[in-house]
Amino acid sequence: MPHTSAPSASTPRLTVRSWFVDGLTPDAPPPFAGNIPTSSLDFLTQLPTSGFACWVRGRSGLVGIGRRLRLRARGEDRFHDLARQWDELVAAAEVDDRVALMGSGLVGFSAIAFAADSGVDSVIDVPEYILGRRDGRVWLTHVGGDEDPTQPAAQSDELIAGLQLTPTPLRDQRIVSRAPGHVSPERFEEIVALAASRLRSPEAGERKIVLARDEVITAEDDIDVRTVLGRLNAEFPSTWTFLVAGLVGATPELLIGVEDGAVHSRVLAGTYRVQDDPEKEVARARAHLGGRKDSVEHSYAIDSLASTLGPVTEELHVDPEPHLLQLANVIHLASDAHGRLSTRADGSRISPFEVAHAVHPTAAVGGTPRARAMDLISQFEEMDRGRYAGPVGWVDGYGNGQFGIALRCGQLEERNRIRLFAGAGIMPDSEPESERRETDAKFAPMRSALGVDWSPDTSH
Ligand SMILES: C=C(O[C@@H]1C=C(C(=O)O)C=C[C@H]1O)C(=O)O
Repeated sequence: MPHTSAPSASTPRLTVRSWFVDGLTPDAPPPFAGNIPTSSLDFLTQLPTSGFACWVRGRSGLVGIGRRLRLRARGEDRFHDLARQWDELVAAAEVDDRVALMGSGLVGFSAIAFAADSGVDSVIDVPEYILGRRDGRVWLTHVGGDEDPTQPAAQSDELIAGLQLTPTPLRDQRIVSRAPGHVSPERFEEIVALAASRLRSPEAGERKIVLARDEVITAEDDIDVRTVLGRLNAEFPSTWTFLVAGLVGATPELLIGVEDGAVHSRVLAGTYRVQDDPEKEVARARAHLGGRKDSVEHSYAIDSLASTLGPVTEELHVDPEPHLLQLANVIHLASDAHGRLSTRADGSRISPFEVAHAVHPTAAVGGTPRARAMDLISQFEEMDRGRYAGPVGWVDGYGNGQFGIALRCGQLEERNRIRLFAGAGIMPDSEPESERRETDAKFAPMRSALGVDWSPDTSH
């Protein structure tokens, strides 16, 4: 559906300025005085302990500081509603972008609920400041509100000074409890058994469904998300580390990236649990993932991606064979897809929200066929997934954006409490205990980044 970009009377007129900060003079305010923090840890210590957003992979990405505004949507139309509100905001903004890279100018961080009937808002957060880093260049964006007409004239140094970054050491929280959430491990095994037997029944119309469970980690005092992000970034360098509206994690799966008209996606399905050392277990993982269950499961994910990306892309190319994606805790079957964003007959561009909407939920987090799997999830899973397994990422004002699938993550519910989520693809021959162990392996990154003292059960 094409979006009109005419701003409504209530749309704020943001004043946006982006400029490179990697060549600043020594008299610029810290931390930009000629030496940008060079390590991610160095930079994390500059951030406030809360009130920021992040989308970082390795040394590149975007960090938002403060919040200028939040756009919200719910229900079936949440993707369209967010896209419309975003387009209006972009159309009304006054932008002075001296950087002109993907992710410069106006940027919003977004996290979208998995299910249309979720009681949780889908959001776009627009920060006051955005720090970007890409291809070795570093830039800063300031987003001023329409209440402050003096902003356009402000000097870069004044804007930077307004950031008021005061380094505080990263803290470690003391974890006091790890408790089952709405779906306990025992209940998870029961619903996996029920789902698998349903998939085996001759009249079943579904071939695969993804079921998840949750657990609640409570700390003695505030959780320092900077520490969590720093550990995830260091331990899982190939993942996208994110923090949007309290949803924090490190996903290995890119739902869609739209960059300069190019669309790409990384789909995962099929999981081997690492017992000790992923390097030494590659051959075993290859043998395990070459089995029928995982290769069929993977082919469902590819088919669903190709058929849903098809209508919004041209020249779509999907890897002919999956490759192994090796992480510290699991090894996945992975396939990459590339294409070009289609152009509409009326010349308007397709927004990253629409591309995300087209492919969400993939068979990797929903199932096959999609609509029936979603019905079964709401029937079997006794919880609201919230933003877990939904799209999480960023968009800019030029039609670029990246959305990962929010996996290996948790939602902060209180300053000292976080709900973690993990799921697994259920096939007719799934074994409940093995699927439960797979979810434990998928909880592991967040548990260890939070400092939960817990040794995983590594037996297969
Ligand atoms: C559902 C999750 O992971 C998904 C399910 C996978 C599987 O079943 O093999 C693999 C990767 C993800 O697409 C999760 O991490 O919570």
